[in-house]
Amino acid sequence: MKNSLVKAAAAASLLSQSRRSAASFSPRARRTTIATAGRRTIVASSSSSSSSSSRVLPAPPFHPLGPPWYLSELSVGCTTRCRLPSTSTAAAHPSVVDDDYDGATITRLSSMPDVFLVRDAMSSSDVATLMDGANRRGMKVAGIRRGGGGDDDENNNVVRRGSYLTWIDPFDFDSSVDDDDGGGGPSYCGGFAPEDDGGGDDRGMMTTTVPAPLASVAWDAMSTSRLRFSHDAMNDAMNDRRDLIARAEDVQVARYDPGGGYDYHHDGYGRYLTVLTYLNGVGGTYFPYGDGDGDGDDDDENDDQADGIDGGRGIGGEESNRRCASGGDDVALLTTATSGGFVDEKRGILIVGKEGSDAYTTSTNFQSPSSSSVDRRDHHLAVHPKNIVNIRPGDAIAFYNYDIDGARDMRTLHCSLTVPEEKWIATCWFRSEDLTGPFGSLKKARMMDEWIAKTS
Ligand SMILES: O=C(O)CCC(=O)C(=O)O
Ligand SMILES: [Fe+2]
Repeated sequence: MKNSLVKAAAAASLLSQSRRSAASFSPRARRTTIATAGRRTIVASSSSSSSSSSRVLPAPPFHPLGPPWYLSELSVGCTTRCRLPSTSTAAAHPSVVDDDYDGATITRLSSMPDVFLVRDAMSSSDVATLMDGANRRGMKVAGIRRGGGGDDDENNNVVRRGSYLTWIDPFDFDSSVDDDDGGGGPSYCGGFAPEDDGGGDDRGMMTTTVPAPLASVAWDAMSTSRLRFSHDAMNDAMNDRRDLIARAEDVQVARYDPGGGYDYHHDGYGRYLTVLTYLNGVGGTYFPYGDGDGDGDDDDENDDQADGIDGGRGIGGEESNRRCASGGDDVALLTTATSGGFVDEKRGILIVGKEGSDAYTTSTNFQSPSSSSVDRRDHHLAVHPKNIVNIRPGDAIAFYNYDIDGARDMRTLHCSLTVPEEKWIATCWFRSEDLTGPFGSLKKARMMDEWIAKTS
């Protein structure tokens, strides 16, 4: 675990560097370099041949709730990667140096909505720790209901089934899982444990609750935004420890039994960014509006620039978007959008793991009674093979749920198809006070206040 803590800290540190300096994200295997020149974006691409082509794309408008610049300007199918800490960072924080850690890579899967694949987001040790922590904590049945339907009848508006979950809260010291090594302190999810962690009062406080590469996505998203967070003071307090993320909800660990699933939904609740990690390598997440044309592999000829960037398709028009964004029914939008919302022959993005895509050719999407009127819920059956994204344990997807006006972007609708085998995921949501009011849970807010008062 120690090693993964070091890795997590290293990556967190380097990613906070990336926030400060464009140079900290390096071009990678695809050798795509992006630079901004005035209001235009120049994308230079070079492949195996020595020649390179350059072309100019219009700069996307600044989206305070969207991806950071280095991701927003990444074309579908293109990949960037996290870099190791700069020498000065390493010198300042010798404990974060880990020669083995090569960071995560981030590939754009879809442009409208913004969906990314984060490869190797979590080390296998982080994954094991999370699953073990969740098991020891105990998982409860997840029974989310649409429309607050009455009794516990399984058929009453349940949109999630065969699913169990728990939340990992680094601020909840009482329910900390003891480390076998006697180190004390919670160490979930690659959290950064203080070197001198002897179980003192501050153990676990202000720890990173998400593995560093995931944190980086969120961190950069936050750093480029104009969002206000509920705790400006906390921001100040965090200034000296930029490698720590504390603006996320607790991490949710969920397990699906074989046959479990989760109906179409928008993550809502002001969760402008979702980072979902596949812990045991079973996928099944489907985005019916995902417009990608790549499969996440760097070497795919057809993953080349710009397809999907300016597809120009609508999702049922401004009006329906507004209506649903202001509390309408997700499924109603899905129905509306199907009339013109799909890119021909693409039909969304399907995430598949070790279970293989065949597992979903006979599987139907979970169908809750409230959405049975949707006649195209088996769209995943028509997903273009190029839009089937293969994940491995520890890979994550990150998607941005709100549009530029702060309305829910219904194109991020997604579901977990009925899974053929046990599936484990960990999800971290990032919220904006502008969307929700005070950030995170009241309990966390209170504890942050206390921590700030104690340390300032
Ligand atoms: O299990 C999945 O693939 C999706 C989970 C999800 O959408 C959620 O927890 O909000
Ligand atoms: Fe979701």
